[in-house]
Amino acid sequence: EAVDKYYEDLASQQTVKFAEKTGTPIGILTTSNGAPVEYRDANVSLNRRIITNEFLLETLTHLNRQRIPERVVHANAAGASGYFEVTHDITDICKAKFLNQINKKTPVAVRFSTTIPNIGGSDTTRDGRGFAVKFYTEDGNFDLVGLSFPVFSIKDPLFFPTFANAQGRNPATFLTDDNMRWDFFTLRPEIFHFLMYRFGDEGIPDGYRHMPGFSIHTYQVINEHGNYSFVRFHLVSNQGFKYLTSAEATRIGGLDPDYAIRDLYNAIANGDYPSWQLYVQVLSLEDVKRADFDVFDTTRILPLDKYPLRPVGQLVLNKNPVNYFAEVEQIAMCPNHLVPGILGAPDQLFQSRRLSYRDAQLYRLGANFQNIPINCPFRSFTYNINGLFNLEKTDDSPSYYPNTYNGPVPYVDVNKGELIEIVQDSSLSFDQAARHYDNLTEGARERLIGNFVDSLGKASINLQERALKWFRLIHEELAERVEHGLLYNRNKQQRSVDHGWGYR
Ligand code: HEM
Repeated sequence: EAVDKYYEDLASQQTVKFAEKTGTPIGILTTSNGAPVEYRDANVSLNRRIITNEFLLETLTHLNRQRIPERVVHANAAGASGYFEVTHDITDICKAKFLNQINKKTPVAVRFSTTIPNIGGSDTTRDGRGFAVKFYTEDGNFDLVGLSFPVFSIKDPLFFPTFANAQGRNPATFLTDDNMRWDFFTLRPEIFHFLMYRFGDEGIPDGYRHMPGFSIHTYQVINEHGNYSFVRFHLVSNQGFKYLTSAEATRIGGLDPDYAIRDLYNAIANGDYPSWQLYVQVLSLEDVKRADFDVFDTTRILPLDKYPLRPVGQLVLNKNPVNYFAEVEQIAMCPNHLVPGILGAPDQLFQSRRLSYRDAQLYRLGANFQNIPINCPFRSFTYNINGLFNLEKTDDSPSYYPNTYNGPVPYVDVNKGELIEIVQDSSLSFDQAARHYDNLTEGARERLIGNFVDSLGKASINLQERALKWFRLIHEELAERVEHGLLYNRNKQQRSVDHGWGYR
């Protein structure tokens, strides 16, 4: 089945299409220094002096330098580019130039990712998905670095690094470890709202085209009169939401771990361009002050009945990467990439992300990562000079500021705005987790419980008991059914063990 499909799909025919497109070889083989290379037969380097074979030396040493550090989270990904088109006027709340006119189009690059697997890992794993969009606007790049779930796991940034470690590999066994996970989950119970999505149907979307995207953070925006509003961004798939059950995901991922990368590539190659409608939930400063909960809490949703969705525009992906490494691996999505009109979010988690991503990208891609073509804004005039692979500042303009010799000058934004100061306390979103469960169909409840039992059943009994304590506080029925599933599995194991002994 899988083999038949590969012969048909455009992703697996990429090299054949390239040959058809070019007709003849694209040039004479050279070293990277431009010297023509002789490569007549397989024996060309035997009985010759290796040290004079520039081609061999170069390819051997270059091979060893192909890898750069993979992202510490969200390493496994697909990407594409396209455009964003404004469909509705929101200039009353936000003065960002790329949003200031209906039908205005802005180029975008998008990177979709799983969170936990390493690069090349399975696309059908149960996990939150990254949905990161880079808008190349006339005022610089705006990166909306969101997730496929409307809530995040934690509110306090202090726990992010160890949250990543707890979900990652056990340092001794190099295996992902359900004891580590459930230990962390049950010690930070605000995560249970997030778990309702992770273990629910949202936990394995059917490819990236069928999933939504959420900013999660409540961003602060400003209009041209200097008035603040607060928005949560939602990207709703025009392909609809589709998920895979755990059993389907195991089968599909076994046949093709790159299922979601292939699906996105083929859809775009076939001209079936995926698109999303961008919406915002809008709050005024008064709404923020009046709300009876922290509207900046990343573990909570903002109720849609209270803060309805307001349409903004369409995101369309119509171009596959020409080179994956150049356009997807090297892209630097950063919550710190903001444009006038969008101030970022005032919560502590967001503030921490502003540091973390920049640091990650300096480490992964080097001091001049903004010079890599996929990261370049339309224009930039900085006083940053030199550094490894500096491609930006190669002219003779002044290297210091202030100066009287026509170096770039700052502009004045009269309504720049300042992020508001907020006070945050610890979070507990059990009420929303309970409401989430109440709203599920019976089928969705059964799948959710089955997935909880599968994962929790692999953790030790004391962690199962600790988790059940939290489940009981969230929802009696949910707790009962998870407990029943765990006991049933334990009894089953017991029975098979008894059977084994009896037999012996
Ligand atoms: C304190 C909290 C967080 C920290 C410290 C953090 C840190 C990181 C780091 C270091 C990366 C790798 C960046 C790179 O190497 O380019 C990353 C990637 C990512 N994070 Fe976070 N993260 C946090 C919370 C979140 C939240 C709340 C979201 C969603 C709203 C999110 C979504 C993503 C996505 C989508 C990527 C992949 C970006 C890409 O496609 O290149 N993260 N995160």
